[in-house]
Amino acid sequence: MQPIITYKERCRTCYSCVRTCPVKAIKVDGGYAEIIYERCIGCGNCLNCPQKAKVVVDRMVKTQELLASGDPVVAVLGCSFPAFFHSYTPGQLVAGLKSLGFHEVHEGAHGARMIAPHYAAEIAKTDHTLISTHCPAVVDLIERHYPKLLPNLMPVVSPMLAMGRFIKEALGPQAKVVYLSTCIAAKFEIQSPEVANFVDVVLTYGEIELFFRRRGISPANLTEAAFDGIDPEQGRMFTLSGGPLRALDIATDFLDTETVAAEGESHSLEIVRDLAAGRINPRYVDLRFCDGGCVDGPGKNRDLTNFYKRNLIIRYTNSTIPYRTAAHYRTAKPPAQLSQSFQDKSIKLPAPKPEDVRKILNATAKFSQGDELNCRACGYATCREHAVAVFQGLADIGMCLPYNLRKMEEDRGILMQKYELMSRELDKQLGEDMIIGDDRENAAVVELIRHVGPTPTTVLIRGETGTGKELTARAIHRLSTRADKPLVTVNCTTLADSLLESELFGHKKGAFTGAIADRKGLFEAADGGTIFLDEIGDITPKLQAELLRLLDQGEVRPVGGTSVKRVNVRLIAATNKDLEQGVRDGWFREDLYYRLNVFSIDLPPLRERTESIPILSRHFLEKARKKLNKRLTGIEERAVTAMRNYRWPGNIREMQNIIERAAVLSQDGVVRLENLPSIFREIFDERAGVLPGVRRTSFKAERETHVGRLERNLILRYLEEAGGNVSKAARLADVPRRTFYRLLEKNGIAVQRKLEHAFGNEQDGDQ
Ligand SMILES: Nc1ncnc2c1ncn2[C@@H]1O[C@H](COP(=O)(O)OP(=O)(O)OP(=O)(O)O)[C@@H](O)[C@H]1O
Repeated sequence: MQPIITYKERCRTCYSCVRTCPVKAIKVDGGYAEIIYERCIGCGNCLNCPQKAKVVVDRMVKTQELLASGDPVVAVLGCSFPAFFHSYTPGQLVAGLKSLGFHEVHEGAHGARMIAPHYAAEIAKTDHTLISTHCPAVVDLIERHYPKLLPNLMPVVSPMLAMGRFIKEALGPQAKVVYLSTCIAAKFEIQSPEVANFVDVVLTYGEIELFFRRRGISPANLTEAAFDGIDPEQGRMFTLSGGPLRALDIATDFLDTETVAAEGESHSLEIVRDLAAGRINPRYVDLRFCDGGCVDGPGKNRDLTNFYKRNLIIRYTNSTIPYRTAAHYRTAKPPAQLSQSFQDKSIKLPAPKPEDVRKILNATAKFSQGDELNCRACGYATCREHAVAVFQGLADIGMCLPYNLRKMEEDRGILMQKYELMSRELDKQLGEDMIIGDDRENAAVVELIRHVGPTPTTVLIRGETGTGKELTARAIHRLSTRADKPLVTVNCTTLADSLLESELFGHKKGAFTGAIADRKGLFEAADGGTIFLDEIGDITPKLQAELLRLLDQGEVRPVGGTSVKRVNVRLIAATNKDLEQGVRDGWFREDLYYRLNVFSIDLPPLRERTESIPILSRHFLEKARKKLNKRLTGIEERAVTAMRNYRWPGNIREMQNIIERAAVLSQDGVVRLENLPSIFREIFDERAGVLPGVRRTSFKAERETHVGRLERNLILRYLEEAGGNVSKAARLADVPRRTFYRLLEKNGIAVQRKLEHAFGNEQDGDQ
């Protein structure tokens, strides 16, 4: 198993690992970010995952198995250990490790002492740059990403491997070596068989602490024990900045350009790039990939600063450290074989051509330099880097946040439109599209529909909200010669202006950010049939001009396009706005007004056709019966009387909703006065002359009743004058819209529009 794994279910694709991985060894695929081990250098940056989706695989079980095997198991403490285990003495740490079952405890710094002469010899005999190989992340960086520098790697093993060889040569191959360190890259290093033969397990200091806790061992309470290996002396400096040079006996001074010693990701990468480019040419380069060197590796102690850790190590090197070097080491020589060769492990990723990158950028709506925000939300420094990664199979197009946000907004508009169409379709199915009414006005409207239906004439339907404008449009289409062709309905207020234009006329690829392909508009979709533009009074002047062109020439021009397309569409428009006033005030084009107002049908408000209330109420009860699947037998006469005396600001839609609500409340299958909102009861009582009873109460109560009624009638009058539009009514009444809504609520007046069902709901959709 690899030393770092990803818990897929925890990965929330925040791309923090993509952002921090210095060698782009993270691949985003199938909704989670995984490590590409062939590219990984084991630096452990991805372990800073905010969701803890990347974790180090626990090697404690393996260690426990070794300890239980009966073979001698030796713990080797990496040079940085004093900066981690600082709350007890080194001797107590040794005692703790022995309590866990380790046979011997060594300092890994002795490994640095052992390789020092080999470093010196190589530098003396080589005339090209040599790069240190004690940091496994640096070795991996060169083997996997800069193979050109392979001849420059110091052909000497790491201190860890030197220790492994030394211990196994002294104790025999049955001995096991467990190396303790802050280094995650070392866990990767022992995956190569060459190293695995000599170091069996690498544990982080954190894992050892956990081990102590699980076994109930508290080293601070133990009596000190002595180290078993060989005192490394100067080797202890190895972990500090500049320390390796001293530990490896390499003489240098600050102004020396022959020797370069650096630590940290950015310095290491810069130096390696400079070397690969031939910009610098020192004799020896000492690199450690982690900031602060080995004291600050991924398994570091997070509570302490680097300076403090440095002090701890210097204090440690200057202290007396208990040693009782075991007999078998006193005469032991460093292993004869401390050389190592390195391999080219790089994998070539395909290089995209400029047109490949452009294509990918276009797919995320980036058509010009200005569209490339380089926001880094995807984890890549630039949009181009992301596009290259997409080409190489490392990244997903869906990682681009600004593109996703725009797309979501666009999808939301389209979904709203679809939702509206579906809900109309449902209405149609339940109501069978019948125009109900036995009043004179209704008969006149039906007559007009019969006449205009079969012609190609443009029709303008006018009427307050909920009076049946869309129902009328459908009836006209049904009677036309186009009945077998589509009727496309567009609610001009649902979509944002820019979207509406592209919805209606279509757009060309690249016309605006988000236009990733050519798209047909609704006029083209309605070709041969009818388009119904509801709320035509709400469209912008620009759209009015386009519409006028279309009506005059029968051609649509997609947004961003230069050529036009001929379409054969019949237009039906509807509005509850006063277009004549619009022409006078300048917000509606006069020429368009005349093009639309060829044949106008005015739908009367329900309060002017109260004779139809009984038949309409029976019709809506039947609809409710089908929809609710409930036994409903009729409507009580008292309820019908009250409804005939109500003002119906929301017109027929309001009535339909009120009856459906009453049908839900009905307990015996009959819709009764009590099932209607309370206002109907008041209206009924008033008509039935119940007021004398009220008069028998106090003056205050009677006054409230009268004032209340007066207030209610006033509100209804304003609403009526405003054609059911609440904002307009509030303006007429000269009260803030919010106050007007409160008054509506207080007086139980329901103003309802499409998609709103709850009686007394204070929305009316107009803003
Ligand atoms: N004469 C009628 N007979 C039967 N049902 C009707 C009648 N008039 C309207 N309706 C019903 O009332 C509801 C509202 O009608 P419609 O959507 O056509 O009104 P509208 O005037 O287009 O409303 P808006 O101005 O809010 O868009 C629909 O369910 C419709 O079926």
